[in-house]
Amino acid sequence: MGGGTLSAVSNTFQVDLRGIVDLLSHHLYASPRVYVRELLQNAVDAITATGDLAAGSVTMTTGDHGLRVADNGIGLTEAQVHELLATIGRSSKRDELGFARHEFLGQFGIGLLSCFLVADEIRVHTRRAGAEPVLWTGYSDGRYDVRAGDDREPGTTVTLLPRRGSEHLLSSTSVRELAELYGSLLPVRVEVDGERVTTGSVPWENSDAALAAYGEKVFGFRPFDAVELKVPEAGLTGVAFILPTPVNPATRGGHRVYLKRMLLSESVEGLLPEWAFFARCVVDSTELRPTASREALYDDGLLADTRDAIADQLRGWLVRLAATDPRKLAQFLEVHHLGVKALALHDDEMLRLVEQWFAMETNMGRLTLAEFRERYGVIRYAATTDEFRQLAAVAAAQEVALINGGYVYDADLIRRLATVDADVRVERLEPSDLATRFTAVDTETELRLRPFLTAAQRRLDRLGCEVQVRAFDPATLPALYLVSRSAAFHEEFTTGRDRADDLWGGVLDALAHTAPPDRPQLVLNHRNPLVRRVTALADPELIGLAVESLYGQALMLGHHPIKPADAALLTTSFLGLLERAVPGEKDA
Ligand SMILES: Nc1ncnc2c1ncn2[C@@H]1O[C@H](COP(=O)(O)OP(=O)(O)OP(=O)(O)O)[C@@H](O)[C@H]1O
Repeated sequence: MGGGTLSAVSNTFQVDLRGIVDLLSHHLYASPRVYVRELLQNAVDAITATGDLAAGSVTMTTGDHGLRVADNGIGLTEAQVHELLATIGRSSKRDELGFARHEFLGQFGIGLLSCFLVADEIRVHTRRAGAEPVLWTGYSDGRYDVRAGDDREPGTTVTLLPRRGSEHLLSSTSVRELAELYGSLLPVRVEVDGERVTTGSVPWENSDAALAAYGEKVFGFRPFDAVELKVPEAGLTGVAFILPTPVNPATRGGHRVYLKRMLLSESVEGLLPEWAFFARCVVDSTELRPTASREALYDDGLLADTRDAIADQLRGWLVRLAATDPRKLAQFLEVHHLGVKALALHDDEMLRLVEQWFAMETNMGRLTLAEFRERYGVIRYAATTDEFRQLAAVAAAQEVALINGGYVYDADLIRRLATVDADVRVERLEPSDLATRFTAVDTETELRLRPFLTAAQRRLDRLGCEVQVRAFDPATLPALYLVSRSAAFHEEFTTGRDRADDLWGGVLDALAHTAPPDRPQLVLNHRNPLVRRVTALADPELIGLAVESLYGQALMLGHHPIKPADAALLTTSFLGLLERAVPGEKDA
């Protein structure tokens, strides 16, 4: 038989209310202000239980007596008071299996405790139709008593006696502000000190103008547009306000979420996909679930599906705009191109949108990719802004249209366009590619230029730069500084060597040896009249000064960085030329 003296007894956990209140105030709820939400929630649930929301009303009154919250809801019998109010975690809003009953806001059976965050004493004066009125009084140290209450209409009045230091949270101003914040959309009438705080409708049922004004009030910006949202599985309706100014995609702007018309939070995250950073939403849902603290959404499959559905609706809005109001779409893209482009990297529809409507920088003016393709066939682009700057003018002079792919995502988008559409031809242009388009000067001229080239090269050797003479357009451009990225230019050398006769070939060989393929090139334009005159100079000193100035000018034209040695050289060559240009005292 049984061994020890202790017989098996079934016990229940004991709860220390002070410990629970501490837990709630410091760990569950972010702020004691939530007590207003919990009181409103209980009142609305009690009215819901009567089955007549339209006749429901909640009256909040502040004053020396504390805060009084009266509802004409279903009320409680004495037995229910003992069972529900006096048992932490017991709720009338769960079914026999413990699941939250759908029509109610509450479910956990702890909400009333949040009132102890601001009150030392809570009185609940209640009457169920056909039963006797009851007065329950609970104290923050865990005691409560129940006695017969004064007669009253069916319903419940909860009175909070403020805790010392919390009086401000129960003042008329605070209560009105909090009731409006949490409860303005509630489907029952709520008054604070005689003033109604409920609007009776949700903002997205109002006119466009009123909706825009609402957006401005809650988010502080005049929306660019308002997109209606509807996700039936989540019982969700609402509106996405489109920001009128660019935002950093990394800043998380929260959304205002209501659950069954009660504010959950003004800064809910995870409702939209990351790319939709240009939208701020206000939504109400009957099916999404709150976390126990009622400050965030429970991250479940339904939330994930809802996020996808909202993403589809925002994408649909953009596509619709393209069809009905392209000018507005262009405006939108001007402001939010970063987000849309980020999306277009993995979304074909967005990619088409960018192709059709987003104007990129080209050396022929701003053009969309679609326009560019129609005019020039091949989508030719420079992969960085630096390369674009070096190439733009020269390419244009040779009627080569070029896109600056250097802005965030642009080059990637251009390349992606070619992978999704077999008709699109894409080509990256590098400075060295351009050099291969230049025409070599004829052999006779090459020979004639030899002394000049030797003098010029000697002068630029210390800058690690190689001098070339080629013929190219525009003729107005005397020199071009090219940073070769590949061996393309080197190859040109080799083909040039094959074509050249022995004498010139020897020069090319010598240059090729001293010049690894990635040495920068100063290409002088033989079509430029000034360059022709420079190459015909006999005075080596003057040749040096002229080549150095051409080098400096080409650096600046191509937006290349000016190193200290370059700056020094610019100064000396400029002064040297000036010296020669201005007649000396002797001459004068
Ligand atoms: N104003 C009221 N009218 C009628 N019954 C009420 C009222 N306030 C509270 N109750 C009863 O007291 C119970 C406990 O309320 P409490 O606020 O602690 O939890 P809850 O609303 O059930 O759930 P939650 O913790 O999610 O808010 C409720 O389930 C409800 O039956």
